[in-house]
Amino acid sequence: MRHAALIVAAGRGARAGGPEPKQWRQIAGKSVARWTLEAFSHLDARVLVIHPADRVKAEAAAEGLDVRIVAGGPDRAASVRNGLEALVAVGLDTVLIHDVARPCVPRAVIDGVLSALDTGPGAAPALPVTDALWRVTDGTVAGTVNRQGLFRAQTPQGFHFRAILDAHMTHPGGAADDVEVARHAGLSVIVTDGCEDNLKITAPEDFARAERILERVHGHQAGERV
Ligand SMILES: Nc1ccn([C@@H]2O[C@H](COP(=O)(O)OP(=O)(O)OP(=O)(O)O)[C@@H](O)[C@H]2O)c(=O)n1
Ligand SMILES: C[C@](O)(CO)[C@H](O)COP(=O)(O)O
Repeated sequence: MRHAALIVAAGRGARAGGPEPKQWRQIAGKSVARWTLEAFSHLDARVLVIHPADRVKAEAAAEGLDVRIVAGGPDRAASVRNGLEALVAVGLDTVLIHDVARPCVPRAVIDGVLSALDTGPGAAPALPVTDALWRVTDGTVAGTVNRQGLFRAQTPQGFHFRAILDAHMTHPGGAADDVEVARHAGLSVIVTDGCEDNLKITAPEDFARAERILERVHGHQAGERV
């Protein structure tokens, strides 16, 4: 079986702020994108989907790794589609679609998705909602939402390659994630174990949390050149 990672990295990181998009920020001695690419270095192929303005930074992040770099689109789904089209010639069985903004993804989460793809066309990690859920209007609780059966989706979201390619080609666009695209095409998606370490760097405070996780797991001191 041939597996590839499709890393979506064409966003601008507006919510994270800072002088550059979050995926190029250095944490624990490497860029966010470098950590993410290295998490998938054991797969057969990798594609990094970037904003065209970021090519120099992307090439630096991919240095020494076998990574295809392609231009993204106006939203996440369009970027995924561009990445899938770039992988058609590779001859893949599966593809794992992952946010570059999740650099702490544990190997066990990746392996769980790969294993589940032996039994179905789609698999994705998630964590059950464990807090009460409110609907809020103007800063006031306007209602409560039953959390039963609700999960917090993570990535990588994995699929049989041809199935997700066809699903994206027939989807109208704008999906929040690839499970939404897959289900629109009638594909079943197995839920695998997520991990609290697999956070998506979204807000400014997420960088420090991600750095602590990376230092704990990889043993680097912050800022150490590696
Ligand atoms: N046109 C886009 C928009 C987003 N993404 C990617 O989709 C992932 C999840 O999106 P998000 O966390 O929202 O990243 P940004 O869009 O960069 O963040 P923001 O919404 O704060 O600008 C990120 O890895 C981001 O790079 C992408 O590849 N192409
Ligand atoms: C794909 C995702 O990470 C699953 O939780 C999430 O939908 C990305 O959301 P964002 O607003 O594009 O960061």
